[in-house]
Amino acid sequence: MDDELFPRPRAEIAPGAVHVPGWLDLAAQQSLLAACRTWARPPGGLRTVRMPSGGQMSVRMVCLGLHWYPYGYARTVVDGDGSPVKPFPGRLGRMAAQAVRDAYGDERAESVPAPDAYDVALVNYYDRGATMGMHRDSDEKSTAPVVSLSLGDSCVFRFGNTRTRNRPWTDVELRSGDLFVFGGPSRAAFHGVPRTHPGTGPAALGLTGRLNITLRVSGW
Ligand SMILES: O=C(O)CCC(=O)C(=O)O
Ligand SMILES: [Fe+2]
Repeated sequence: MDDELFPRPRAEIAPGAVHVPGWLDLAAQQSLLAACRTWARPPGGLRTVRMPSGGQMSVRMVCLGLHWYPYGYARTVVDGDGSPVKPFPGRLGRMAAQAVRDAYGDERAESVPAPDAYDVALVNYYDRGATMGMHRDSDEKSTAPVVSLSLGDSCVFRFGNTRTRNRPWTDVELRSGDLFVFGGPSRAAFHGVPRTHPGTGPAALGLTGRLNITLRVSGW
């Protein structure tokens, strides 16, 4: 943010895992939030995800492009109202490619997928108390970097290792407007959100809770 006394630097948390604080300015966050509100509406809107184990995720989710369910992708909301999944907007694909370019810099330009390669968005809504356990994003058939954008309340984003869901890990604070990209050797790293900080989002955004949007290349 412009008014930050000590600007937060871009940081490579692990090889291929890069945090870019403040990547989206307030206007871009507002525009993305307005779009999320539209996507969240039925049919095929925000839903509670039930796990095969019988539990349910505390985040609520809506998908664009392809519908993610535990554990795979489908063209309709197979575990919800059955409607077709909403289209993946081209502008999100262009944002994703730009995000990877900005995170990786020119020296890794060859690892930036084409803007039309990105075809899936998972939009997660964290109400007060919602968390996400340590997991890998492993249902994609592509190894292209995952692009994560955060809006609203800040959170603890736990970025672990590729072998186990346990330590070593690094806790990163993700705030509204932050970008996090994980690809290359970190594409299959375990990660999760052990907590959010309710009430910490920018007042001018007008969002209660936290939204996270991951942009992915499905390879499906
Ligand atoms: O909310 C976040 O920052 C992470 C979301 C995530 O890991 C996922 O959607 O797979
Ligand atoms: Fe994930």
